[in-house]
Amino acid sequence: MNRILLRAAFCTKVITGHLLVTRHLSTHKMAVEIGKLKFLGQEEAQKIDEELFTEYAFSIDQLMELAGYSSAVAIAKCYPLENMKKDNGALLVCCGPGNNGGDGLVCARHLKLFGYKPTVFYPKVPNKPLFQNLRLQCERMDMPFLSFFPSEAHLITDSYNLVVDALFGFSFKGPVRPEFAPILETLKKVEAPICSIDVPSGWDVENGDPDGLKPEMLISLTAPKLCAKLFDGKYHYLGGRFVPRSLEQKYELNLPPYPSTDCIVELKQPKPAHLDNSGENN
Ligand SMILES: NC(=O)C1=CN([C@@H]2O[C@H](COP(=O)(O)OP(=O)(O)OC[C@H]3O[C@@H](n4cnc5c(N)ncnc54)[C@H](OP(=O)(O)O)[C@@H]3O)[C@@H](O)[C@H]2O)[C@H](O)CC1
Ligand SMILES: [K+]
Repeated sequence: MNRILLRAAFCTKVITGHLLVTRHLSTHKMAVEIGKLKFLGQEEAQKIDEELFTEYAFSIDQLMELAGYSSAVAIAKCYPLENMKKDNGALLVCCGPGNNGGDGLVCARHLKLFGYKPTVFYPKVPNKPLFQNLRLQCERMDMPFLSFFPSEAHLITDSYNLVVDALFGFSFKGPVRPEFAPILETLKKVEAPICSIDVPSGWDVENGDPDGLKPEMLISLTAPKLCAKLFDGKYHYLGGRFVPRSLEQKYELNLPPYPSTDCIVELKQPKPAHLDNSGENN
């Protein structure tokens, strides 16, 4: 009798174990529903950013490293190197003149370490040590820097497996200035996937831009911005796992749980109302 009980106990354990693993795996794979996740306005995003530096004494270097790293991890997860058909993982990282551009440089560096072949376009380097150092780190890792932006979108489509858009983040205030307008116009015509860091560049941070960039991937940092409600690409991830609980509670961010020790969590959101004809959203 004991032998049967023992066997039964063993089998139950195995089944339970299996269910737990499956549940864990499915949880791990399963994107989290948006639920009550807060989408931030431009001013609120800037205020939270400011508080992280003042109240919580984070340095921009620290947060930029975590933001850029989580962006690289999300990109590598959705666009595995082995699936890339062009030139062993060639990709283009477009970096703007602010901290979004800094995230892009950090992202490029980690993608390089993951085995991808980033090329960087960084037309306007702020005269600050942080950005000059980030640029130098990329140069020292043999990353080429484009001295001009290809005017023909097909040149980008033909040469790169994907484009990382780190031109503008939550401080963008349109319309885009002449020095960046042609870059965004060309990127709109690129047929390779575009992965936008924090905000699709050129979009109004709150209202989006129906005629703007159409990224396939968005990596929201800290919490998604209001314009992310209009994002209808394939992959939406949350990264920047650096928000202290007290700050999350103060702004009622209702952040989703990150799986285990992951630095990113996939967000599944209902289709934007203007694209959803199922009636569910309305
Ligand atoms: N807490 C966080 O979530 C963190 C986010 N990070 C990243 O930082 C950006 C926000 O960075 P910020 O420097 O505030 O702003 P942007 O990078 O979005 O852009 C500012 C630069 O863009 C110029 N700008 C603004 N509007 C235009 C326009 N219409 N045309 C051309 N250029 C424009 C602006 O120029 P100014 O002359 O106005 O100053 C700036 O040069 C966030 O999105 C995240 O990606 C941090 O890395 C870490 C913490
Ligand atoms: K961006």
